[in-house]
Formats: sequence, structure tokens, C-alpha cells
Amino acid sequence: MIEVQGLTKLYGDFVAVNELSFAVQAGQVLGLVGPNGAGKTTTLRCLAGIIPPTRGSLRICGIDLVSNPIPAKKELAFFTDEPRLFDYLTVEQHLAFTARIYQVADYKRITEPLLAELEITDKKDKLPGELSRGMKQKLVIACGLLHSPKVIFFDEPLTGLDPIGIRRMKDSILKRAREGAAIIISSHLLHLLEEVCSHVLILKGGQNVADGTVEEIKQKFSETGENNLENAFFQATAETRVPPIVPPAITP
Ligand SMILES: Nc1ncnc2c1ncn2[C@@H]1O[C@H](COP(=O)(O)OP(=O)(O)OP(=O)(O)O)[C@@H](O)[C@H]1O
Repeated sequence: MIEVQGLTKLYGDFVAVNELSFAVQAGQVLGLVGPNGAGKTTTLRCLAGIIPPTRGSLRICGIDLVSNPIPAKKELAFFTDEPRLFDYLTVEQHLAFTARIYQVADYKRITEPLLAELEITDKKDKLPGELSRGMKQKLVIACGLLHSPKVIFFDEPLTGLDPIGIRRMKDSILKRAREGAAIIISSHLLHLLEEVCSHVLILKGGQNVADGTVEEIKQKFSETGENNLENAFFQATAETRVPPIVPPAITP
């Protein structure tokens, strides 16, 4: 579903992503992790067709994204952590507008359960200015899922969501994967990734430093630490582990 071969992205002469190759199959959820500036957003922006790669081949559902961008983009959705909406369209008008752009016939049949799943049914007539940040994020997600994308990219999907929203977002991601979508999530929240991802790719300085199933990656680094993704992240990126905060002793 997602095939990346030798993806390289330069900004001027700065190499942000260097010879990255990987694939995500239907039903898999890949966690893309790495320190600040590792190249995660750059990778996702290339994969979503927002910025062109300098080199490399990107295929979405077998379609070459660079030479055939429109059919490839019809198969994908990209959710950034910053919801961007039209100030003067209501929730319902956003959905109608998006459905028209993506040529989704009979969109109302899809929007009702989507709005219910995201718990914003009662906000249908509201403008973005009347929505909380989390609700805006949910509206963006409802719009992005309208055309039933087979490939979904999330850049920090939990920003701004409340605990119930976080739980529902995790469930939504897993539901889409069970339905056969190929999903990539970029996040610094390693516990989220451990819960929802089947695979993980650790980037550092634009390069792949480790990839495999979550279990493989945890195992690989467990000899020199705990058997979890946080330990694997610290070891793979050779970051110094921050010592745990010890609460001060309370004296009666
Ligand atoms: N438009 C741009 N022009 C020049 N350099 C850029 C541009 N966008 C990103 N970079 C650089 O490319 C590198 C990778 O940035 P990117 O945003 O992909 O990292 P990231 O892994 O998503 O980081 P973070 O975890 O902080 O969001 C960084 O060194 C960044 O400064």
C-alpha cells in the first residue's frame, strides 16, 4: 500500500531525509519516531505529495505519487497536528465541501456515523470559531476520512484531545487498520505507539536507524535495558536517558 524506495529530501544543500526505504502493508500501523529534526514531518509531507522528494520512488496503492499525483492522492489522507479550517463554513458545510472535492456521492450516509464516532454530531451548525481545539481536530479528521482513504498519515494525532478523545482516536486508528488501511503515525508519544502500532521505524538525522515490528524493536534493545519502546528509542538514537524525577521526601 505504501512503498518508499530511496527517499531523499534536501532543503538547499541540507539533507533532511537520506535514502529512506520501507513499506507499509494493508492493516499495518507504522510508528515513525525520532528526535526533533529527525525528518519525520518531511517524510510524511513527501509521502502525502505536499513537497516533492529530491530523489526516490514513492508509491501509494501501487500508484507513483510523483508522476501520477492526483490518483495517488485520492487514496490517502494526511492529518497534521494543526487543524486548518475555513472560518466561514460550518461543520456540515466543511463536510459537504470536502465531499464535493473528493467526489464522494451519498456523503451524508457516511458523515452521520463519522460525526457520531467523533462525538461532534451536536456541532453540525457551528463555525470553527465556536469549536474547541480538540473539536476542530475531530472535524478535520471527519473531513479526511470521508473518501475512505486506504492510506492514512497522522502527524501527532493526539494534540489537543481530551482523555476520552485520546481513547477514541486510538480506537479509530485501530478500526481503520482492521478495515485494511495502511497507516503511518509520527509521534513523540511512545506509549501511544506501543499501544496502536504493529511496526516502528526510528529515524535520526534523516536516516533509518532501526525498523521492524514493535516486538522486534523492543527485543533488539532489551539486552541493555528494559523491554519497551522508550528504551529502544533511547538506545537507537543514543540519547542520554533522563533520570526519573524522585519526589522530595515529605517530613511530618
Ligand atoms: N522548509 C524547510 N527548509 C529548510 N529546512 C527545513 C525545512 N523544513 C524542515 N527543515 C529541516 O529539516 C530537518 C527535519 O525537519 P522535520 O520537520 O522533518 O523534523 P521532525 O522529525 O518532524 O521534527 P520534530 O519532531 O521537531 O517535529 C530539520 O533539521 C529542519 O530544520
